Amino acid sequence: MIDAHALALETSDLSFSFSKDHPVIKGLNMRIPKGSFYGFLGPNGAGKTTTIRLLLDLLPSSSGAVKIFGKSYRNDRNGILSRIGTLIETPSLYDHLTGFDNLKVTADLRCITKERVWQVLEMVGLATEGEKYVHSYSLGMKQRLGLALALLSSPDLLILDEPTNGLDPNGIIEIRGLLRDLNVNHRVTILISSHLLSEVERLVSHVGIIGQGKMLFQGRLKELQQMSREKAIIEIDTDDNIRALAILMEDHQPIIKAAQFLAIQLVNKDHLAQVIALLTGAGLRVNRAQLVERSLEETFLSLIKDNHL
Ligand SMILES: Nc1ncnc2c1ncn2[C@@H]1O[C@H](COP(=O)(O)OP(=O)(O)OP(=O)(O)O)[C@@H](O)[C@H]1O
Repeated sequence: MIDAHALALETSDLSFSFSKDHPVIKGLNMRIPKGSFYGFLGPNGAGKTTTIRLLLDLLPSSSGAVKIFGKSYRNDRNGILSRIGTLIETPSLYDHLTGFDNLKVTADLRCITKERVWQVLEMVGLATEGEKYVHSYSLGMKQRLGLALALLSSPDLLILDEPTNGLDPNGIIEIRGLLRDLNVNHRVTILISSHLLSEVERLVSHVGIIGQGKMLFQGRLKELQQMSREKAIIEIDTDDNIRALAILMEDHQPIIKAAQFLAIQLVNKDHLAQVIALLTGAGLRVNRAQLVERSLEETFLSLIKDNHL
């Protein structure tokens, strides 16, 4: 149980419908610890963008509550928004202005200094490109400028909706490096949404997996990794698989596949050795016996698939 004071963001039974009787977000309880890097994952249409819009008070929630740094929008909307930086898909930029001037427009509105504008340009690696017009920027540079915009007011919480969408591998690596630095060295709590676990796996400390508007898993990445390990299988091949299958069935082993080789659900850490001993004890020769762990991506996909059944 995480102490509520240690949470940057918390929702309680958050629900939302665009039209009557068609809920899109169904009783979401999000817990994002301060200082964490939270991957908000789910397939297309799962409800990530809608949730993010609810978190930013851009939609009226059907029911439930959002608390950011312990406060609700009803009591302290400006206070909350002043602590959040956002990047929702592609940033809105003025193509006919320079990178610097794009930031300056917002900086002037919020009484932020010119020095801070250069500072954030430096942070996102655009200081030397700051005087160039945005229409000459690559997609990756525009995305980094969008991030600079989100960072202008030194937010404590960054909310990013699929920020690497459409970027090439280099652009993705750049954004990843930048976000890791913000999280680790500048202590910014980050929520990043993605439909690909592999895209955020090396960044995040926590994950929330959403499917059809419901939270399917939430916790530390380590817990999801542990779940993957527990779903490991034993693959075994002997000189007589038909007999091996009969022996395993008689022993009530959890067999999940019997084809060119046999596959058994791993139940504990000694299981592999026990199965080998059982078969060799019955006079069979074990040609191959190995543990095959489920990849994290497979665990993610099976969580989503199970929810669709
Ligand atoms: N303005 C809208 N009016 C009606 N339905 C909508 C609207 N916006 C989204 N939806 C529906 O709400 C559901 C959730 O959509 P949402 O965009 O939040 O999903 P998502 O997880 O962000 O998907 P993606 O990864 O494709 O952006 C989908 O079924 C979508 O069709």
